[in-house]
Parts: sequence; structure tokens; C-alpha cells
Amino acid sequence: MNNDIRVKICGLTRPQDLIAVASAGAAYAGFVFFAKSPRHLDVEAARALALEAPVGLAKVALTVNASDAELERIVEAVPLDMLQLHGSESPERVAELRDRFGLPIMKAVGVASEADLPALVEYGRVVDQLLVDAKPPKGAELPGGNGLAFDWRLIAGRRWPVPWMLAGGLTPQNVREAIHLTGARQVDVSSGVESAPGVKDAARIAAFVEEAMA
Ligand SMILES: O=C(O)c1ccccc1NCC(=O)[C@H](O)[C@H](O)COP(=O)(O)O
Repeated sequence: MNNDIRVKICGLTRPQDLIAVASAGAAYAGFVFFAKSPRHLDVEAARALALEAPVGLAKVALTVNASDAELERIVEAVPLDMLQLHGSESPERVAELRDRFGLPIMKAVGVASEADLPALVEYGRVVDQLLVDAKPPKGAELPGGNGLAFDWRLIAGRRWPVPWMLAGGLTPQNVREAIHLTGARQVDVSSGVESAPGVKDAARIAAFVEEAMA
């Protein structure tokens, strides 16, 4: 059992999702604030859900190029442990938000080729965590949560100055290989544990966490 692997399950929308994630032993629960996503939560729904989260489950709000006002509404209403910025926020914007809201920040960086790797170093200077995710394909509706993996060999053996999380197309079937190949100590999944877009599946969540920690 590889207990030092920490798992994030992203895109929870129902109380039963929280139970499934916590009982599986995941460390993070992600709430998506992005209207085009099938996992989108409005602030009131996210507040209600977050208030039911078991103690010890870290609650992560995921936003995409959100305005100050949007972030203020979320942070004031929803008890959170981390902000995940999943848009084109610059390192300067990220640093500004980290100072303003006093919450740990995880910045998602899309990877498709070697050319995308320097951004991890640049953001790594201003964040608390990095999310190393698959770069969305051109024309994709969603900046993340697409169920697509990137070539994990691109980051094999690489390290950054802050904790990082591997994401993109992970499933119960491939997560062990992904961890072995990349050396990731944290993994994140959304599509790979769903029975339909936006519908989390408790059995797949349990299987994913078990495989990640095997
Ligand atoms: O999950 C979404 O719907 C989403 C929408 C807009 C921006 C980001 C989104 N998800 C970000 C995540 O952290 C996902 O867990 C990550 O991209 C991995 O997704 P998947 O490949 O589906 O496991």
C-alpha cells in the first residue's frame, strides 16, 4: 500500500460523491465553477456541498479566469482549503490572487509537448502547488476535465520547486503506470471515475484510489 500518494477527485456535484471520495481515502475534493462544464456548481450548491464534507477532506475550488468579484463570492460563501486556477491566469495574476485571498493556490498548466514545460518552472515560483494536466485540444469546450492524457514521458523524472499533481485522462486502469512512469506523488481525476459526464461513480472512485495507492 503506497500511502504517501494523495488523490484528488474533481468535479463533485452531490453529497454521495463526497461520501464516496472520503470513504475511498482521497485527500482532495474538487468543486468546478465553470458554467460550460457538466460538473459546474453554482456558489449556493457548492456551499451546501462543502458544508457536508467530512473533516480532513481538502476542498478545492476550481475556477477559469474568474474575476475578483466572482472569486470573492466563492471564497466568502464556500469553506475552502485551496483555489485551483485553470485558465490563462498569468504568474502575476496568480501571485496577486494568492496575496489577496490568503488561500493556497494550485495552478493548472497544460502539457502537450516539451515547449509547455518552462511554464511549470515560471508558475512554480508563485504557487503552492502545480497541476500538471493535459493541454486541451484546439477548439475544446473545456480547459480541463476532457479525459485526455498527455505523453507522461515528457515529465518523467522532472521535479519542480513545489508539490505537484498529475492529471489528464487518468483512470483506475492506467493510474499505477502513470505514477510509476512520472514519479507523481499526487494524482487528480475527473472523467475517469464517471459513469457519464458529470456523474461520479463510487465504485470507479474506490478503484482509482486503490490502484493509485497500490
Ligand atoms: O472538470 C471539469 O469539468 C473542468 C472544467 C473546466 C476547467 C477544468 C476542469 N477540470 C479540471 C481538473 O482539475 C480535472 O480533474 C483535470 O483536468 C483532469 O480531468 P480528466 O482528464 O477528466 O480526469
